[in-house]
Amino acid sequence: MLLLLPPTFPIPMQEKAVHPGEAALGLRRCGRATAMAASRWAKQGRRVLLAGPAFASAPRRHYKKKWAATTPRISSIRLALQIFDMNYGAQFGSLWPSIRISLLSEQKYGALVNNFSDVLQITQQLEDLNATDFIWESKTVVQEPDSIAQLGASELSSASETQTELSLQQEQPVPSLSPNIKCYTFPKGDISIFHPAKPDVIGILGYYLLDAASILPVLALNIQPDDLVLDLCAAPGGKTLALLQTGCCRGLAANDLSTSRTRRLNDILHRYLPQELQKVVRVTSWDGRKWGELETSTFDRVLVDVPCTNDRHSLREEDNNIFMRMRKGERQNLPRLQLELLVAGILAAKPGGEVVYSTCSLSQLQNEYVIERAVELMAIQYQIEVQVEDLSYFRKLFQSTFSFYPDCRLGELILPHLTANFGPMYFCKLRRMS
Ligand SMILES: C[S@@+](CC[C@H](N)C(=O)[O-])C[C@H]1O[C@@H](n2cnc3c(N)ncnc32)[C@H](O)[C@@H]1O
Repeated sequence: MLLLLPPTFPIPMQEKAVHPGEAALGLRRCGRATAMAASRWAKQGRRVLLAGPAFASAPRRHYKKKWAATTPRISSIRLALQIFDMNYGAQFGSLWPSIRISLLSEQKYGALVNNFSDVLQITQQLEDLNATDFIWESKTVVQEPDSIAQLGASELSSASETQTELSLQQEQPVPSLSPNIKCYTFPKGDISIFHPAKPDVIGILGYYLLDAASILPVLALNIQPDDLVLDLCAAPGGKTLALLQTGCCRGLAANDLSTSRTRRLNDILHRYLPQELQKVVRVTSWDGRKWGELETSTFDRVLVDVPCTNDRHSLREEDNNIFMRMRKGERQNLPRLQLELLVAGILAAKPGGEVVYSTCSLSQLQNEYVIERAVELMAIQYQIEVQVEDLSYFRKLFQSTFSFYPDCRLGELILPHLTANFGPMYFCKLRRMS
């Protein structure tokens, strides 16, 4: 039995106020939570009355000050922050304090327009809020004429007006981006928020709120008309939805190991897509690591958006946090799982096919290291050559919306910044050569 007493309460014989270590030890048999509570209260100088058989035989004195059970447990969020301070402090140097405070501040969202709803009404509604389509805006920076040919019909007229101006500004040809995707954001420094979308007359939602940086891996995938696409870790489905907005997928396999998350994915597809388009998507719940054996050399494009430390989430939510003690093994195993998923994704791509790997972590071990190991492994184990494609033009195209880390060697990394609090988002593009 455990009682919390006021400081002046008289304590009867055989029942006593205890040292924190004693409280924890005596009460361990009563259950861990009770022992922890007793220990915590005793440490705070509150008096704890312990009674009953569980405490009867507890030793009374001479405890080591640092008894393992009495070491204060730190929350998963705090542990995550400690680990980030140690690792990212070394990795990013003087940039870390700014990234840190941004990660701890309110995240910014983007509104991915649902092309299967009333687009004109939705875009007008978003523009009335003073939000702009950052993808459309990038086309006024530098654009290859070819990619203008891929725009949706509604955009063609305005695109041709700007084409002359664009060719004048053009310095180097810029590879094309996945077409037709529209994502609205508020300008840098504007911290307004979007309200959740409401269903239109036929019950379809007009936009999907997500971290706007997560559109970049989809743009990098550069979906072309009639492509067969695999989204290996798809749930809850923000990127799947973006892939479908291109209107180019001949078929889309959307997979996620977690059945509960796959249900969320199905729910999103129902809320955003007309029925006939839902048939284009094949939803499965398989272990993505096996995909290379299941459907090898099949897809034109593969998105491998792997599970990761999800840095922003890990500093916000205790619930299901990857830094929970009981998930330590899982956390340490992440780079291996990520590597296996990426290798499976490359094997599932056709020779000549393109694969984009992405995480929402700043960790080098989960980002560039995984890419390096995958390229090596593909060569040694499968005699398949894989080339890393240059995505540095993304910095130029999207510099007015996102803050890019300038020192990535293989992919691109979006850094959270107080004026543009998106990301983190790492993405790297690979081409299977043989
Ligand atoms: C970063 S999330 C994907 C987010 C999703 N692409 C989106 O944009 O909404 C990573 C996902 O990988 C899934 N996952 C974990 N291990 C997997 C595996 N072995 N095979 C397939 N999916 C896996 C998780 O359930 C999780 O939903």
